[in-house]
Amino acid sequence: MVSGKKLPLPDSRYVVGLMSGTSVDGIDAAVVRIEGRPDAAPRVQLIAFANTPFPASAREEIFALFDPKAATLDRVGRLNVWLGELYAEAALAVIAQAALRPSEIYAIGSHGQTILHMPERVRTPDGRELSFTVQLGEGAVIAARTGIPSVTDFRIADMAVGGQGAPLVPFTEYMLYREDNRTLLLQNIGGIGNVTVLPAGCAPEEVTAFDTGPGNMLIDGLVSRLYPGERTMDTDGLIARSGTVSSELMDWLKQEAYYRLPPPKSTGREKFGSGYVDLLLTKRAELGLSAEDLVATATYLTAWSIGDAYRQFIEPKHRADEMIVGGGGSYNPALMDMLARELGPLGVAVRTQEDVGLSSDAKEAVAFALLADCTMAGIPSNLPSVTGASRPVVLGKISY
Ligand SMILES: Nc1ncnc2c1ncn2[C@@H]1O[C@H](COP(=O)(O)OP(=O)(O)OP(=O)(O)O)[C@@H](O)[C@H]1O
Ligand SMILES: CC(=O)N[C@H]1[C@@H]2OC[C@@H](O2)[C@@H](O)[C@@H]1O[C@H](C)C(=O)O
Repeated sequence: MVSGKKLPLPDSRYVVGLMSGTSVDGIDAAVVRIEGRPDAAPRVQLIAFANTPFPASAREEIFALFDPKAATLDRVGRLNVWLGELYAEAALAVIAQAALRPSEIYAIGSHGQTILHMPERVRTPDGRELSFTVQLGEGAVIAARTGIPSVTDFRIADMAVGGQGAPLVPFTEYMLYREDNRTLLLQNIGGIGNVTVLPAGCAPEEVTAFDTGPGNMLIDGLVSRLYPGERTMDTDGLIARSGTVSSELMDWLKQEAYYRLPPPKSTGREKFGSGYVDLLLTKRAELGLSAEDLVATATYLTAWSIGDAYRQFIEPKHRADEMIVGGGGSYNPALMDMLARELGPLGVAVRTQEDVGLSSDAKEAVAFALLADCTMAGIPSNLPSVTGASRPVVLGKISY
């Protein structure tokens, strides 16, 4: 949908948000109660939250299809419907946990699984330039299994008007977090790190946001390769804590051109995925680093890239008072300590969503509930200042 009729909204409604992000750790599902228009400081209350891990076979298939050569049409088609089934189950489970019936839910918003995201324009044989994205998790299946209108595939509408299709969460952060007197940074550390800047008293067109670089993606990728079959993440940062950051490797890592690219910009597994992990493992061998040192260095790279993005692109225009960190990375104390050491000296207090009484885990699922609510009401919910789109558009596709 690129423009929509504003439909009448129930004053108070329950909406389910589903998020399955770039880390592929599972499906985050939230039930929220929304009161008021979604684009006019709505009241949003988290009623229930659950994380459902993917079955190992589905997780393996998602990772397999990140390789475009393996992603044959039959496998893509199958995974699209398979994920639709899994999302529907996750939605029904969280609705039951909220002690609600599916008939009481106004809509579901499902982010879907990004398997390929190509925001940079590519040329077609007939000379057109276009960008595209592939999000799996069929809305028709979610709607059929739950009986609830389901909104999916949010990113492509923004790309259709020249945007990067990401990030989309900043619209909801503007609605839910902005303050009149303090400049806030909302840093998400999921697979990728991304920051939203909410200047004190800002208007929507003054919000900026961009991907800072790797979040947990490199840490998870390295840990999975260094401890095969044993671990998929550096739980509580224990491995990083027992290693030493290699300044030699850091000097090399800092050369990556992405960090110097001015926003708006977005990145993903295409840059910091398994190919980059391979490169780091080769560098480890060359430099004779231990597994712990390598994980400590990858952890520091995430903290450094967030600090560097602030110094280069944010601080010159907006000195921030506070950074609120969300996403799984906020549960990694080694990473959080490194981040506080990067930003503390610049006068930015580093806190987590939990520190401010919210939930790091639920934040993105809540965001997709709010984005679906906008779609159902025909309200645009991309921020052109953030995605680079030429205009605001209604996002997503509705399956009734
Ligand atoms: N206790 C913990 N200790 C260390 N790391 C953790 C912990 N809990 C979660 N994580 C990290 O957080 C990751 C999951 O983060 P999250 O759920 O925010 O990612 P995502 O939503 O898939 O990502 P994105 O926002 O990029 O789409 C895990 O893969 C792991 O790296
Ligand atoms: C294409 C894609 O899936 N991008 C994700 C990814 O994960 C973090 C960062 O890169 C962000 O740009 C985006 O997700 C969040 C939910 C967003 O759109 O705001």
